[in-house]
Amino acid sequence: MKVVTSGEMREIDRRAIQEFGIPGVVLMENAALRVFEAAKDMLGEVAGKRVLVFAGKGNNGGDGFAAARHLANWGAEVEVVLFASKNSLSGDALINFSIIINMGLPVHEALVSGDLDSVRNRLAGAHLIIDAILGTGIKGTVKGPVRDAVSLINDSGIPVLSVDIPSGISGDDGRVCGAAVRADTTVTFGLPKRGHFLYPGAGYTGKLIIGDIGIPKGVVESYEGITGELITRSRIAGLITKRKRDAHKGTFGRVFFLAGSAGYTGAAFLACQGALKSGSGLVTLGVPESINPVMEVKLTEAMTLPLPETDGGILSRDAVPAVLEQVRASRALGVGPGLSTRKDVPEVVKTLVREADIPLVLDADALNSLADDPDILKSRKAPAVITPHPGEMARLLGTTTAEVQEDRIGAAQEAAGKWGVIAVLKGANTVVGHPDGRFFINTTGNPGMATGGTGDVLTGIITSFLGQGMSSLDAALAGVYIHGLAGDRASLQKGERGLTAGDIVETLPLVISEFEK
Ligand SMILES: NC(=O)C1=CN([C@@H]2O[C@H](COP(=O)(O)OP(=O)(O)OC[C@H]3O[C@@H](n4cnc5c(N)ncnc54)[C@H](O)[C@@H]3O)[C@@H](O)[C@H]2O)[C@@H](O)CC1
Ligand SMILES: [K+]
Repeated sequence: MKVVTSGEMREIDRRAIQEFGIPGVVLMENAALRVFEAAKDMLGEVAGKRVLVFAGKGNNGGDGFAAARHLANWGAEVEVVLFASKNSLSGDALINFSIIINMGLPVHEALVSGDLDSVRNRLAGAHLIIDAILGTGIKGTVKGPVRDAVSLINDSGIPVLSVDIPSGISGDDGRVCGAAVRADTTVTFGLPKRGHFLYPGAGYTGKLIIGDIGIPKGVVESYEGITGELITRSRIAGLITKRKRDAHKGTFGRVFFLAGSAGYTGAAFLACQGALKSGSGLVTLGVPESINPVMEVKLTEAMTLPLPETDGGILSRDAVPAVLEQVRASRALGVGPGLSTRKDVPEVVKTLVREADIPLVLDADALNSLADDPDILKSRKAPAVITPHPGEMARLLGTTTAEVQEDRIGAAQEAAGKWGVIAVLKGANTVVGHPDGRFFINTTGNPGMATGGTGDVLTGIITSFLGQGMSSLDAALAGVYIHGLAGDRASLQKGERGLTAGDIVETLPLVISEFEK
């Protein structure tokens, strides 16, 4: 499913209305019905419930007026607070406003902050607030009575249903434009907007419902240039196929990890386990030789390849020939977890980036090893996936973590485009960038996964999928989706606070098997 900016959604609406001939008021009616259905779910019984609709003068407000009509028809006591003068309404919003006036619904105009005093009293005992003040047409910042209303709504303790997007959130980048409504549920129309998934907006959206408003089939398909997509379950289901009965372990691609150093054996372990539990038939771990005995004990199914080291359990440049030989026998390579960036390691990593001509995942210390010369990624002949967290991405792009977080989509697109790689920018709602400018947003996962080792597991999963023959884009998309889903499942059993990377590893097989057809 596509994810759009406010401008792209406006263009979709325009084409639906002007080029396909569906009247705007029909779209508005459908939008209002989706809002009404969500309101009904939140209220349970509608009859006798008190609902306050906070409406602006644009089409977002128009959706609110029409939803008010449906709620009143079902017996709710509905009042409307209008943040504009009645005379300023026009178009479809005016049509729906006139209907509720004809129905005799009470409307309170809030033109100055003082007008909210009476509204404050009306809130007592209300069962639901519908937030239809500002939608995708927001400009500038929220000020005056709207700003006061936002505080009133957020402090009221009454359940809030936002229409299209919480008022005050930018659909383009999830920014809070001065102040924003905190919704329990948001019903959006046609397609979700970027601001629903980008923080802080994602945190204001609550539960997101994507409502069908009858935009004619073909409007979205024929609209080239929408670069955003949501990673959906159905897309991932199409990538994971059932094993043939005559499969043998070689069928599923030997993968090779270069990971671990003294003190960081856990990272190497988790990457290998992530791959084994994601279906890799044969996993080999290359490690500095002094930690090999530890890895042999920790790992049962994976094989180890002890490699020359400099003192202190750090990989030496003398390891390169053995590593390249193992690369030739493997279908995919994962480099970085726990590797350290000391001594010869950056040189070894750079050599591999240039010379390992199999699909490659670069994580953690491998990325830090490239930070002084990331352009070396351009020289690769086989596909590469990079999996930086925001700090690692900032080092690669030569910027700050704050700047990366302010524009996560832009950062993923920039890295992917610049270096010709699949760029997986980790963090809440991971963004995957493709060199052609497309980006993909993941919504599985939970805050419990912000714990040591989960990134190593992700490297293991993506490397495993590459080894099983997926393209680098598919492996990255399936990897982040399944990784998050396993984290969600594990947190159901263990809670979020105590969740560990090992719990995610243990949950992987069952989660993946759900997808096998
Ligand atoms: N045909 C369509 O285009 C459809 C639009 N729909 C709804 O229409 C919305 C978009 O409608 P509009 O483009 O009219 O825009 P909005 O209704 O989101 O807001 C624009 C109005 O708010 C005012 N405004 C903008 N920024 C403000 C600020 N910072 N403080 C106070 N007032 C501000 C503007 O002057 C304008 O009157 C969508 O979010 C959706 O809810 C739906 O009805 C479905 C169909
Ligand atoms: K809204």
